Amino acid sequence: MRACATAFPAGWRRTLRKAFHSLSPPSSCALLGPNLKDVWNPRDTHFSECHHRKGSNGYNTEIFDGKSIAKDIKLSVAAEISKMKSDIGKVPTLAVVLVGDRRDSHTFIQIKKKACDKVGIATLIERLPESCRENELFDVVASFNNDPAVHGIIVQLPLPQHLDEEKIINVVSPEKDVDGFHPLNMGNLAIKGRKPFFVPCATKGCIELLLRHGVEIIGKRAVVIGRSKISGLPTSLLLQRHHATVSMVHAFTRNPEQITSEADIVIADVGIPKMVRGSWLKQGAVVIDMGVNRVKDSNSRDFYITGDVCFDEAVGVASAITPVPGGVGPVTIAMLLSNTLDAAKRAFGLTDTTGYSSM
Ligand SMILES: NC(=O)C1=CN([C@@H]2O[C@H](COP(=O)(O)OP(=O)(O)OC[C@H]3O[C@@H](n4cnc5c(N)ncnc54)[C@H](OP(=O)(O)O)[C@@H]3O)[C@@H](O)[C@H]2O)C=CC1
Ligand SMILES: Nc1nc(=O)c2c([nH]1)NC[C@@H]1CN(c3ccc(C(=O)N[C@@H](CCC(=O)O)C(=O)O)cc3)C=[N+]21
Repeated sequence: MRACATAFPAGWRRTLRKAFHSLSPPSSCALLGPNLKDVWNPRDTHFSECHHRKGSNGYNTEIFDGKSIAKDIKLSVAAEISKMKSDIGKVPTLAVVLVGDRRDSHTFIQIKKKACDKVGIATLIERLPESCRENELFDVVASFNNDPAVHGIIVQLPLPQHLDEEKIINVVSPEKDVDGFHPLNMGNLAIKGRKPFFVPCATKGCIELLLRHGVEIIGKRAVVIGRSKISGLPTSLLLQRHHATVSMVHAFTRNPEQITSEADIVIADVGIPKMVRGSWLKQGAVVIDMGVNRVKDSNSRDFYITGDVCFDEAVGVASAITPVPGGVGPVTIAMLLSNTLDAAKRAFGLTDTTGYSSM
C-alpha cells in the first residue's frame, strides 16, 4: 500500500486511502445475501430455446443464443429501473472514460451507451485525447469517485501505452467498479467464500450462458484459453467457485490442444481468430467463444467479426457452442447494465439485487 501510494500526488493518496479503508465488503454484505453460496444461481434462470446445426458427421451441435438471453436480462433491468424511477425518482448513472481514438473502443462505447439508453441508465461520457497525462486521467476518475450522482465507472481498455492501466484501475472506487477489475474485487472473486462488489461482465456473461442452458459445471474439467484481467482470469476464478476443475492455457503453454481435448468445457479468450480447431475439442465438449476479432475480408475492403474458435470445425464435435457475433458479447453488455443497476441500488440503500451481480 505504501509503495503504491507514494506514486500518487497528495490528493490521490487521500482518495486511495479512502478507497482502501471502505474496501472489503463484509461477509454479511446484504447486496450479495448473508449466506453466499459458492455456486451462483441467477434468479431468473430458465433454459433458453434451442437452435442446432448438424456437422458433416451427422452429430448435432446446439448453438447458444446470446442475443435472446441479453434481451431477457435487459427487460428485467429496465423493469427494475422503471420501478426505481417511480418509487424514488432516481435512475442509475454510468460514467464512461474513453482515452484516445481507437475505432474498436469507440464502437464498444457506442454499443454500451445505446444499451444504457434503452434500459433507462443515464450515461456520462468523458473523452480524453490520446496524449493525455496520467494525472489528468486520475483527476477524471477521482471526480467520478467523489460524485454521489455517479453509481458506476468504467475506463475503457486498452489505454494508450504511456498510461499505466493497473494504476488507473487501482483508483476506481471498488463500490463503483462495475467492470470488476479492481484488485479488491478480483481478489474477493478468487477467494472461496468472499464476496466481490462486482464480477467482470464478460465472465458473468459466460457463466450465465452455461447456467441458462443447464450445463453442469460442478466437477467438470474446464479449460480457459487466455488469462487477461478482462475475461480469461476472472472466468477461470468464477468457474472454480462453481467447483469446476480449471486449467489455464496461455501464450507459454506447450501443446494446448492436448489440454483442451480433455476438457468438458472450453472457454476461448485469446484474440486470435479461429485459433481453436475442431481437432482440439473432445466430442461433446461445450465451447464458449469469447473472442471478438475484426478480420479483413479477402474478397472486399470490408471487415467481418469472428471468434477465437473455428466455428465450422467445432460444429459436429462440440455438443454446444456460442456464435460470434451473437454469443457472449451481447450478454456482456447486459451484465454491465445489471452491475450498474446493482451499484445504484447499493447507493440508494435498496438491498434487493437483480440476481445477476452476485454468485
Ligand atoms: N465477448 C466479450 O464480452 C469480450 C471479448 N473479448 C475478446 O476476447 C479476446 C481477448 O481479449 P483480451 O482478453 O482483452 O486479450 P489480451 O491480449 O489481454 O489477452 C490475451 C490472452 O491470450 C493469451 N494468448 C495469446 N496468444 C496465445 C496463444 N498462442 N496460445 C494461448 N494463449 C495465448 C495471452 O497469454 P499471456 O498472458 O501469456 O500473454 C493472454 O493471456 C479478444 O478477441 C477480445 O475482443 C474481450 C473482452 C470481452
Ligand atoms: N473497461 C472495459 N470493459 C470491458 O468490458 C471491455 C473493455 N474495457 N475493452 C474491450 C473489451 C471487449 N468487450 C466487448 C464487449 C461487448 C462485445 C459485443 O457486444 N460484441 C458483439 C459484436 C459487437 C460489434 O458488432 O462490434 C457480439 O459479439 O455479438 C464485444 C466485446 C468489452 N471489453
